[in-house]
Amino acid sequence: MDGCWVRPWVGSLCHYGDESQSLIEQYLSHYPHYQEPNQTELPQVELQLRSISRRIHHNPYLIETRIARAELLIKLRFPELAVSDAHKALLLTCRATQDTWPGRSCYDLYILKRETSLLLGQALFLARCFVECLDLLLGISQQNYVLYGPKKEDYDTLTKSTRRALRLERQHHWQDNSFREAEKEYQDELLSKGEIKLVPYPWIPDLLFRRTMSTIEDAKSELQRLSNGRVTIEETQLRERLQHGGQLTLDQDAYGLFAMADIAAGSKLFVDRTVICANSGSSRCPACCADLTGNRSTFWASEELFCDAACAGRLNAVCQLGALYQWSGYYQRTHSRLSQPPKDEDQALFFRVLAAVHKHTRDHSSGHPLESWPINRLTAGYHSGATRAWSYTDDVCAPLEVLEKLGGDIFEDSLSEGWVLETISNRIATNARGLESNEDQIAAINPLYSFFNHSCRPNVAALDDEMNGTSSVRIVARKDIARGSELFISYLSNEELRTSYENRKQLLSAWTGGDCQCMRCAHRRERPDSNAACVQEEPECDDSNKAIANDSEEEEEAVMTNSEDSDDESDETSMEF
Ligand SMILES: C[S@@+](CC[C@H](N)C(=O)[O-])C[C@H]1O[C@@H](n2cnc3c(N)ncnc32)[C@H](O)[C@@H]1O
Repeated sequence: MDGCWVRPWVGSLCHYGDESQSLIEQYLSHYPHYQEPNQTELPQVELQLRSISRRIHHNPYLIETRIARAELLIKLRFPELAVSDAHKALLLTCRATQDTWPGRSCYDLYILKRETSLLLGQALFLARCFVECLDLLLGISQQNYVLYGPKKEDYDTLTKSTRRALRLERQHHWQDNSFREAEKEYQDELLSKGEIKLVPYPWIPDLLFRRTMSTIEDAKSELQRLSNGRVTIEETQLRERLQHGGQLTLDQDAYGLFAMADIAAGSKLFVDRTVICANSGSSRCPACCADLTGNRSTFWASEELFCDAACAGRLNAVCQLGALYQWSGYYQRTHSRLSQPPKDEDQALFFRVLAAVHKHTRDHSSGHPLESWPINRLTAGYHSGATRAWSYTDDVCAPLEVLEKLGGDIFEDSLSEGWVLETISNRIATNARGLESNEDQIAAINPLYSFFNHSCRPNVAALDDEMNGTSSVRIVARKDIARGSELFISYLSNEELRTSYENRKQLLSAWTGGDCQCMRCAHRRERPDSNAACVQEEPECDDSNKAIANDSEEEEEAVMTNSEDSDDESDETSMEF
């Protein structure tokens, strides 16, 4: 965070213009030091942030500087990062109280703990984590230290505002029908998550924001080798449209896959191996995602089952993660509700990627975590307006606990910095492949496949390839493809592709944050009237794959038979090599 401020500043606070939003704004107006800086004040605040970050870098265990930075991050409207600093400050006070640090009186620590807890509550309130904020405040009110003293009024105001915001949120969900038919459990889940906007943090240096040329060259040669010189990586043809639609910052890279030769419908182009995966069941190798049920010989390494020693070696750090499922440690003693195994495959995948990055940075001490494999291959994927469900438990406490378990120093290591963890999480969300197998939900990283862009009229299909024992993804041409054309998969299922433009736009918003920039959707935007009955008028897309939920083997046949649809003319222009 102590680098130059390289891109325009945008906070990650979500603005809805709804009632709970005005409640948030009203709350903030009570605190002049949280007043959002205007453009003239911004350079000064930026300087302050850099100077505090440098002090944290020199002494990462100082509670006061963490508090100061959390306050500044609230002012700059990055509540998720303020939560991260306030959480670390609270951990330090708790640990200091237990160890009775030399030179610190108990009274000092008592004051700091009170201040830090309030700050954490405020940041959670801003990130719309109302349930977690109330939990925290209730937990604190059971301890005597908040019942008296100058901050009591602040605690009361925050508690009142949070209760009101939660009530409004509940009402809102009933009104917009998201609660109508939902099970109680789902309602609680919806209410328990906050939300943040995906933004490129302004201090991320270009070197970490864009992928380096050598990373792209490595991916390119791997792809050319796997596809026998038929596929390569170049800047995507969507780039201009993405920039025009405000979905790409000027300095962001955006690549795609291109045909280097004419390709006949039905040809297999390449197979991309899964490198890290996580699944809701327990029958798959964490490295290559091979199905381990049946008679295959397997290999145990530190409580994790791999298909063989090579896979265990490749994902060495993950071996230590077996222990994660036992979740002992600091939080088990203090906050029992945080002592859970990973909730789902997405969270488990995040932990495994963290383990791989942790190992990489430990082994190559010179590099930054965002430069390490496999994160360095994945696009940052920031889209104007895209938001992500976010919680204190899943996005701050759990990953930090994982890193401590792996032997990291969560105060000192750059991997534990809030903005670094958020950036990694964002990259996984944009690039992970999701699939279903025998009712198991699987989330996987396939570093070549993740270069594919989406089209609502895709020209290639991505099929789950279990043939050689691993869960790789096999790329097959759905139609004749001319040399130089960009290759597009579909991030939607066959059924979803057949739905209306509006529905597709909504389904795709998690990736695009706005308009889908494929030709089919661009055409629909240009001629909205001619396409009123767009479901009928849009070309048939019976045989597409689902990028994130993968195709089954049965669909493969459909891909081949439908690949010569008359309306399947290539949807993007081709380029020359
Ligand atoms: C898995 S990545 C695709 C590869 C990426 N272009 C790269 O440079 O690595 C997914 C991201 O690409 C962009 N993208 C892909 N297809 C798109 C489309 N049809 N419309 C808008 N954005 C798209 C979005 O930013 C999305 O989050």
